[in-house]
Amino acid sequence: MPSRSTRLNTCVSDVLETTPETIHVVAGVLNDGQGRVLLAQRPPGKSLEGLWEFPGGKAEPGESAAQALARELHEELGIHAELGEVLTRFPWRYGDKQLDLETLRVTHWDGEPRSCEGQALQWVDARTFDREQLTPADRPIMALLAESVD
Ligand SMILES: Nc1nc2c([nH]c(=O)n2[C@@H]2O[C@H](COP(=O)(O)OP(=O)(O)OP(=O)(O)O)[C@@H](O)[C@H]2O)c(=O)[nH]1
Ligand SMILES: [Mg+2]
Repeated sequence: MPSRSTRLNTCVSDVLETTPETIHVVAGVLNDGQGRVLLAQRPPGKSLEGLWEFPGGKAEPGESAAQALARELHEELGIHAELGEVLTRFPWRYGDKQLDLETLRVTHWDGEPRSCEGQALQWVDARTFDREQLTPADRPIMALLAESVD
């Protein structure tokens, strides 16, 4: 009987041709209902320092995307989030790092998101935000959001 993580890897690799080293990253799209989405800035000393991204992070072994994202949003923003549909999912490579990057819509949350880890936060208009300020993988995602502002 293969372990849970082996089975998950096998399952993901059917779709994304991942390797065991692939990093599953989950990120949340919080929308304020007026076309603005929440971004967090990557802190100094980290890869892609200073660029903006959707709040989230790496899934831990055995976590589903929704579990990992709910945990990350609580750690980073202090909110309890209700998660909706998967908006995007695609492979992305940064140097020798291979990501499986998944974004989910965040449908409801309690309270006001706040910076729990010292990262800068801002609400931006998906249609007008300068995409060069985003991590490269997030630029096509923002383009998609700009087309589907609700
Ligand atoms: N949380 C998050 N990470 C993203 C997004 N887009 C994107 O390319 N990433 C990349 O996904 C990777 C994992 O994110 P993370 O926040 O858990 O990683 P980290 O900074 O602790 O790790 P690292 O800088 O050592 O790689 C980073 O390389 C980050 O740049 C996004 O929208 N949200
Ligand atoms: Mg993170």
